[in-house]
Amino acid sequence: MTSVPENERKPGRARSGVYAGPVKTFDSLFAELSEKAATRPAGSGTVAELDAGVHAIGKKIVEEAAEVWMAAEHESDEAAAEEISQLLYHLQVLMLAKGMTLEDVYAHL
Ligand SMILES: N=c1c2ncn([C@@H]3O[C@H](COP(=O)(O)OP(=O)(O)OP(=O)(O)O)[C@@H](O)[C@H]3O)c2ncn1[C@@H]1O[C@H](COP(=O)(O)O)[C@@H](O)[C@H]1O
Repeated sequence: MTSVPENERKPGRARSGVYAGPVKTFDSLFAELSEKAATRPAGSGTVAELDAGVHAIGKKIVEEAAEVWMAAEHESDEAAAEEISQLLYHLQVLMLAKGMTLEDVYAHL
């Protein structure tokens, strides 16, 4: 589990309910990751994870889900929120790896 030091947090990261700037939403993150998948910029962790494949992404999701559970039960709300954001990220990468859209998932909500 990696906790980002406060002075390295990106604008928009929530801290005690106060937002430092524009935040990404689930939809805007998916649009950003879709663009990364299409253009494959050098150094993109998303591209590397997509190349690792569904099996590897699935293992990452299980790992992150466990970190969400542990943080929710034993750590701060801030730590839990950070782990949840990472789980959402890896779920989106899996959706991209499977060629799924947001609408494919939203149809089941
Ligand atoms: N939100 C995320 C995000 N959340 C989690 N991660 C990845 O998930 C990892 C977190 O896993 P852990 O906490 O388990 O840390 P770790 O075990 O040290 O990580 P690994 O060794 O497993 O890589 C991070 O190292 C990132 O690689 C994310 N990577 C990217 N994003 C977003 O995706 C965008 C595109 O990213 P790139 O494709 O890298 O440009 C970024 O601008 C971010 O907004």
